[in-house]
Formats: sequence, structure tokens, C-alpha cells
Amino acid sequence: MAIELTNVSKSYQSGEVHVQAVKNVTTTIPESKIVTILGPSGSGKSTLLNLVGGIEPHDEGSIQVNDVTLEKLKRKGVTEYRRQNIGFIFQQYNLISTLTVEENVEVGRYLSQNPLDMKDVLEKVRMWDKKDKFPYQLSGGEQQRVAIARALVKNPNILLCDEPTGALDEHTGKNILSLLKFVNDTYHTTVCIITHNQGIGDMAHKVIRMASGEIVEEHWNDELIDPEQVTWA
Ligand SMILES: Nc1ncnc2c1ncn2[C@@H]1O[C@H](COP(=O)(O)OP(=O)(O)OP(=O)(O)O)[C@@H](O)[C@H]1O
Repeated sequence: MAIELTNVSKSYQSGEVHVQAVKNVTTTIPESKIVTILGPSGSGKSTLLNLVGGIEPHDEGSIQVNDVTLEKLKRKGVTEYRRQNIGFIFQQYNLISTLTVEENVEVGRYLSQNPLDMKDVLEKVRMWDKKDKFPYQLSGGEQQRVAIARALVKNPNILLCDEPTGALDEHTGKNILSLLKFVNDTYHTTVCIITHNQGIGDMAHKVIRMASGEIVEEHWNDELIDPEQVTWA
């Protein structure tokens, strides 16, 4: 699914303070590609991802996802859009601590009308052999692989990843990036990765750079670097 943003803005009022988190953003997140959004803390990356994912509404402009115009949807329509199209992955995994690996992934399946096969997905992220473990029994990288499986089993068209390697060391982080590339290659899922880590831009088809809520630069990469070769920062 391709995502078209046109003059999108989002502000927050926090007490007396008015923050314009996203300012007049126009860009495309192309279908079945990997896109990296880079930028310093507070530059609006997470806000932009949340707008695209239908977690919160934009104030101005338009977000078009294939034939869906987000600002035209009612609340129920937004929930449906999110359920059917979007998988989220966060820095802090957000697994349910009282559920096993398999049960956590089952939550993702339950949310979808068109889920993938649980065993197949857990095998693809190399966690089938640990399906009966609880999150506390897993390493950070393993927990993130389960979180990816939970997002993936929904069979989403778009995977939105907010600092997916932010809590991981270089070796494990690259392992997760390789998995995201594998997902993009295998399922043709549009993968959008937010990161502070500039090097991750080199494995993406397109790089969007933000500062102070605005897009300050964007480019396509002619050649993609293998995730294992990314310069880690
Ligand atoms: N719910 C909110 N209420 C008030 N202000 C918010 C809210 N969410 C974000 N902001 C503000 O909007 C701006 C952009 O925040 P955002 O989280 O999108 O940036 P970011 O680039 O993702 O930062 P980081 O890399 O630190 O996660 C910041 O000034 C932030 O404080």
C-alpha cells in the first residue's frame, strides 16, 4: 500500500505550551518498499507514524492510503483501517507478560480478518521452538522477534516500526533489521522504520529526514546495503 501525505500538520497543546509536532508535511511512502525516517529527538517522527497508523488524527492536510482517505473516516472506520492494514513495532516490544510467545502472537491473529498461519510466522522469525516461553524468559532480541511475529501474523500491508532496534545491541539490532528486510522481500509489506541511527538509512529504498516537525531532505538509494553491513551508531 502506498501512503500519500499532503500538507499534513499536527499540534499539541500542553498546558500553556503549543507544540507543532508535524508541520505541513508532503511526502510519499511507496508501496512494498522500506522507508527510513531519520531525525533528532523531538523532530516529529513518532507523531508522523502515529498519524499514518491511525492512532491519532491529523489537524490539517490529507493522508491517502491507496483508496482510503484517513480524514474522511469515522472512528469505527479508523479502527477497521488500523486492524486490517497496520502492524506496529515499538522499541519496548510491548508483549503481554502473562501470555506465552504463542498466546502473544494469537492476540495479533485475533485482530485480523485475514491472518497468516501462526506456526509459519513463528518459524519465519525463528521463535517456534520457544512458543511456550513467557517474555521474561526471552532475550531482548527474541522479544522483539515475537513482537514482529505478532504484528506480522495480522497480515498487514504496512509495518510501522518506531525505533525497533533502539533497545538492542548492534548484533541483535542487525538481526532484527535483517528480519524486517526479509518481511519486506517475502510479503511485500511496506516497512517504515523510524530511527536515530543514520546508518539504517542505507538499507532503505527511501530516506526521509525530519527536523523540527518538517521534512528537510528526502532521497532514494540506488543500491541498498545489506542490514548486516549497516554502520551502527
Ligand atoms: N501527546 C503529546 N502531547 C504533547 N506534546 C507531544 C505529544 N506527542 C508529541 N509531542 C511533542 O511533539 C514533538 C514531536 O514529538 P515526537 O515524539 O513526534 O518526536 P520524535 O522525533 O519521534 O522524537 P523521539 O525520537 O525522541 O521519539 C515533541 O516536541 C513532543 O514533545
